[in-house]
Amino acid sequence: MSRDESTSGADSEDLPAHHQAGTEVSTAALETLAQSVIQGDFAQVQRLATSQLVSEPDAANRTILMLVADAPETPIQAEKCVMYLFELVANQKSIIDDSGDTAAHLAARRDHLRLLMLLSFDAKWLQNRRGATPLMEAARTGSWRCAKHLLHLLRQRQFYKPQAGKPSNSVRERLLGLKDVEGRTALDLARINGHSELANYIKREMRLTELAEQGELEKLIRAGDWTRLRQKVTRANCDLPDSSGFTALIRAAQSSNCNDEALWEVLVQLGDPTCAETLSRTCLHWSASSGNSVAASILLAAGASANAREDRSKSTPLMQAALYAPKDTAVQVSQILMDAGSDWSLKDSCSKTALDLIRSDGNPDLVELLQKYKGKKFYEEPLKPPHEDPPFMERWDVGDLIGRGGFGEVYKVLTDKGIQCVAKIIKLPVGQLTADQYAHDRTKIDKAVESERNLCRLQHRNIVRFLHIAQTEPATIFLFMELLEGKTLETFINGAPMPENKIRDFSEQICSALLYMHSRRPPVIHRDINCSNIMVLSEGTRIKLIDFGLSIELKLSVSHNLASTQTPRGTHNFMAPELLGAGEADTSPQYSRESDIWAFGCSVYQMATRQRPFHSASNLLTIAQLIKNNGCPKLPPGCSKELEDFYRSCTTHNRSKRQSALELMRHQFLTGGEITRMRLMTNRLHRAASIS
Ligand SMILES: Nc1ncnc2c1ncn2[C@@H]1O[C@H](COP(=O)(O)OP(=O)(O)OP(=O)(O)O)[C@@H](O)[C@H]1O
Repeated sequence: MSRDESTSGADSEDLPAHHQAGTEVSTAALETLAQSVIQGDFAQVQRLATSQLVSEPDAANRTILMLVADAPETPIQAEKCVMYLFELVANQKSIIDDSGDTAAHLAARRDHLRLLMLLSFDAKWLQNRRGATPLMEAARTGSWRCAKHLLHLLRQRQFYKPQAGKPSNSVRERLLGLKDVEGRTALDLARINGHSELANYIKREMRLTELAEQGELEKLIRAGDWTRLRQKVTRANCDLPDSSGFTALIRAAQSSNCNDEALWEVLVQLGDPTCAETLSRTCLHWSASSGNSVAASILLAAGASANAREDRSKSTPLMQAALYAPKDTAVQVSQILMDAGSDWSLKDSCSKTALDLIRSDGNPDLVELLQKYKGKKFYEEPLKPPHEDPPFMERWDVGDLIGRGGFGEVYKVLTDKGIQCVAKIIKLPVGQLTADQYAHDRTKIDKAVESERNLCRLQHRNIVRFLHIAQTEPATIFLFMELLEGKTLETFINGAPMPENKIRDFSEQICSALLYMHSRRPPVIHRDINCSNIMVLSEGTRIKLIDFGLSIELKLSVSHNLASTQTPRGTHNFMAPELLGAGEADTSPQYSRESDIWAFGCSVYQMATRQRPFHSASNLLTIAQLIKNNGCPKLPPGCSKELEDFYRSCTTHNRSKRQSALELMRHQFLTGGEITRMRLMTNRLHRAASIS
């Protein structure tokens, strides 16, 4: 397609263009560079990126941005990597690939918010060969995050001038009304493809007459009622703007007290972490102003840009922290922004950097933090990588045995970096295999290890920190983890009966970890949730998930060859009905988010009864039969109706009707109901007693 043939929704000079023959770059070099960006490895990007690699497409007309856009997810550090690409080649053309898509189309289709967020406004409204804009792509594929981001961009003051409650702006109307070659708008595409909730959302944005009154959510935020806020917030109401564009999400970010991590995880799942009010100050600007570092780090992880700029003043979140954050939190929130790649050298419309903006009576610690960067060039400075180096340089000493599992043993380890941690040593039984079988399995083992490396990227307070995976021999794998002091939930439960508020607390923590894992792209599935894979830390209040099903995956990679070994599985009593019986017709069990939720429900049962479900069943077949006939066993009398319903919601037989971690986080058992009220009353009584 020539430049003249292309269509553009936005009034852009940068229309899509096929690249000219003779400028091809090496596909391999481009892919290696793209991988470094996708992994957020800034040092590697600096080494590899050249202006030719950044400006020219490969033989399939794919540019570096397209390759990155097509990845499902990137870490926070990818922002500085992408900004560096923009720095190398200022005016990157919106080249189209062989299918006629720009990077924005690919990102919208993949729901890759971080990349889409960083592209220019014009690049976000171009039409591809089929006449589709990125919004249409997001509507067609049900990509909520990107759809919301694109729709919310049109709430900026330049597009959105509400007159008697009605927004009026011809550019806005034109962009939302664009049609593809078959005459379908984004709204039509959402409808046709069965995304009716998204279609309603688009329709509402087209009218945007339904401004939020100082409604229920704002009242809850003002009252600091985070539990009820979590219960009441929905995908439809959390980004509803008032006449100045303030949404519940922005109001929550404005509040320094709104620092409940579990709540923020829910908020960023439902809402748009890039949303801005009409003056283009984003949620992140506001969390920086209020010094709310919990909100800032969760917003950044979800796709907010550390370098988003306010339209007129050009203020960044770091400048907002420098200007307004309270003294006791300013350094922390600024450090979070800097670690996420916030450019300290950016200047506002009055040519002032964040450091210049600190008032003379301002925070000396913040001055000290920013002074360190004074005169330093942003792109010449390293960025903390998303995952740490291995905990050792060359060797480690294996200490005491802590536990033993099916294929693995867990030891305390002291490394030559002086780090005390834990190594789970998994030795796969490949001794009995023929040479052919061994060669076949070796490839599968290597693949399984490779695919599990992303465990080391997980960072959540209720998940053990995985430090490194080393394959010392083809069938010997060392999984390094932080050392946890405590006992398994299984042992904890055996020690004493658990009151319902304890079950609630632990369930909330497990559910929060599941929400975090399940909403990663691609989702991380635990595959072996049960009470012996949940550690209760020594103080008895915090739990962490351990032993992700790496060993299950590894066992699966060798088991088909081992006639004597039964197909390896997670703990049978916790296996979802759809997994029982899988493997019979030479198929591997398909672990899924839903099978994790079932297993979580079984852990809830064990917390409530101190017994595993189906504890008297002697084999898998009996368990499958029992589930088929009666479903999961009932909870004993005396449990609250909220707990019963919560447990039932996790153990719904039909996998597609089972609740997700997000829905469970908003369930009455975790957010309201009898026990929570009792807990709140007890807390109040305790507080009253301590005051008197
Ligand atoms: N990071 C850790 N810190 C402290 N103790 C740990 C840690 N990880 C595991 N353990 C201990 O080691 C025991 C066995 O570990 P793990 O849960 O990995 O094995 P398993 O589930 O029994 O085995 P497998 O999954 O290989 O069948 C645990 O029950 C726990 O007590």
